Amino acid sequence: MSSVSAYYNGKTVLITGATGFMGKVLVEKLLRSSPDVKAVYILVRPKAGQSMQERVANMLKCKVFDRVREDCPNFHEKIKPINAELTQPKLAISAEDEEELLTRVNIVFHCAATVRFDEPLKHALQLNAMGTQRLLELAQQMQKLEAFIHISTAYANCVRKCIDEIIYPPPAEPKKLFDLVEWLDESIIQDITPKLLGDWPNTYTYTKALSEYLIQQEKGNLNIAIIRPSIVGASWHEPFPGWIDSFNGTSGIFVAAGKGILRTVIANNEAVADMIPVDVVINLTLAAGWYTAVHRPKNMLVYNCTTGGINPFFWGEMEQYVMSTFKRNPLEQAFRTPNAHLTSNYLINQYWITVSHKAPAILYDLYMRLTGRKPRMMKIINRLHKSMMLLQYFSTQSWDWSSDNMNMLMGQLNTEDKKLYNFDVRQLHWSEYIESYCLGAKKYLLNEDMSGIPAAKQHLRKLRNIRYAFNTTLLVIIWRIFIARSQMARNIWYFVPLPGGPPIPSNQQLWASESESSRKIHSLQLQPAFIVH
Ligand SMILES: CCCCCCCCCCCCCCCC(=O)SCCNC(=O)CCNC(=O)[C@H](O)C(C)(C)COP(=O)(O)OP(=O)(O)OC[C@H]1O[C@@H](n2cnc3c(N)ncnc32)[C@H](O)[C@@H]1OP(=O)(O)O
Ligand SMILES: NC(=O)C1=CN([C@@H]2O[C@H](COP(=O)(O)OP(=O)(O)OC[C@H]3O[C@@H](n4cnc5c(N)ncnc54)[C@H](OP(=O)(O)O)[C@@H]3O)[C@@H](O)[C@H]2O)C=CC1
Repeated sequence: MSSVSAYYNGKTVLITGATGFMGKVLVEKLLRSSPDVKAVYILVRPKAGQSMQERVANMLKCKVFDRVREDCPNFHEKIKPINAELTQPKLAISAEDEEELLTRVNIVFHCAATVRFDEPLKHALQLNAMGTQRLLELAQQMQKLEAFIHISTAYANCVRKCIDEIIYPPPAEPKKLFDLVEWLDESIIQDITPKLLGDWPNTYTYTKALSEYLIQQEKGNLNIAIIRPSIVGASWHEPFPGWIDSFNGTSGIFVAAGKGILRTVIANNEAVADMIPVDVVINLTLAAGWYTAVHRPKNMLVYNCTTGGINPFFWGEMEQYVMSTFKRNPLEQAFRTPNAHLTSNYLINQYWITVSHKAPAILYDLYMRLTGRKPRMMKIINRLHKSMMLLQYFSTQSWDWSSDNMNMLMGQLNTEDKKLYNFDVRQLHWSEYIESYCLGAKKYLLNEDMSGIPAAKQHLRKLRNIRYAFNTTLLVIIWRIFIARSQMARNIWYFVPLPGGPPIPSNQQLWASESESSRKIHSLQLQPAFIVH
């Protein structure tokens, strides 16, 4: 008998960030593995002209719920949306809704956050740190609360190389910062942000570090656990292999490489690519919720949810697997044939950016203009460069995370739970996983049908022929310019034993080529066979 799924049956759960990538997988797994869960409250804000109800209705249509829809057709009845905005005082929850939450909720999963690396500090603080503090205040008043699970990131303490499952001192005193951003002008905050961040690479990891510390300071008597996933990738098995609906982390990079737009990436081939499938994170999160509520550990447990120390995988291997998958299963309407390479050399990267990113984009945009269409490739390339700049901090270094608590938790699960909530990443076969991830990106992120693969392959053949024709023409043009100006080039050409090319000259001929008259004769002889006049 599964203890974890039995625990959630009959319980009332509150989830923040349920409309996000990980939140949806959490809601799905919870409803599918514990069909008798009493209610799942989700905090949702209205967004982009859609009301909270419309957003939830759209969310439930999402493919990720297909499996639970089949198993429990009425699963949506368990979901209770609550209008909320985490950056507002009291989370902007109505008094009536608040009362309902305070009297019913048994477990809180806090997933909501801004994960943007370039988020202005004020907003990142308001959401990731102050939002967490407000949710904690609400949780303190919940009468039946058994556990509060906070999703952090393995990179919250990325200024350290070895990261244990403990809370480290924060980069700054959170409350002082809150005061500061409250009265300082937005533009001044922007100006002093680099100083405040110090060694932290972005506002995301900085505010996540602050929120971990805040939780430790203000947890009171609450039973809390913190989950720290590394780079969350597509699902390994559940609800479908390769399920993904976010361009964040590595997914956008895979797509850009598969489309042939991204050709060069700053990364260290030998650095650990610490990726973790989303279903593994969610299984660990649910198991940690159960353990925290039932076993009530004396100290707050932090779970580093990473793969590097257990089943390491490297950026160099990732490049190979991604490229090999997209060559065998191309994306539709690729810009060029997929051919991305990693380099840790800044100058080499700049060279390839110029030759393989910017030059083709300029030519393509010129072609679009000439054919009366809107140029767009340079815009895409600039956006890609911006995101690569922000990601390279993570692709050029390795970190060591201890995973004792993850191992301890695995040891606490019974045999059935070990299967139902599998987070044993030793079983992860990276080449298979990356293939399924890339195919998942094709299917679920880009909505491409697998039946379109023959046409996509045909398109790649067309691109290859265009490339051959373009390269040949370019060679001929360069050669003509060179030949016309350089005696040395003509002499070198003389030694190229091309079939049907000029005969290898004798020494006499070479000496003779010094004279003006023979130079003319040679330049006629030297025309490569393939130049069409
Ligand atoms: C061969 C391969 C080897 C791989 C070799 C190394 C890879 C090396 C990876 C390291 C990975 C570390 C990961 C750290 C570990 C965490 O903690 S992971 C979670 C952390 N968060 C993130 O990854 C978020 C990073 N993203 C951002 O900060 C912002 O999206 C960016 C990159 C600054 C771009 O901002 P922006 O230009 O304002 O664009 P934004 O509005 O965000 O997006 C516009 C559109 O482009 C899409 N998009 C966003 N990003 C991308 C993207 N990268 N590509 C394509 N589309 C994208 C969006 O979905 C959006 O679509 P719509 O909604 O408009 O339909
Ligand atoms: N993805 C990754 O690789 C990693 C993620 N994590 C952590 O996991 C958690 C989930 O990440 P992920 O699912 O990828 O992120 P997403 O960006 O996909 O989802 C973020 C969620 O937070 C909600 N949210 C954002 N702002 C507010 C707000 N002001 N009020 C209420 N809700 C809000 C979003 O709602 P809305 O739909 O309204 O925008 C969305 O549901 C985060 O805490 C993140 O730090 C940790 C490590 C890696």
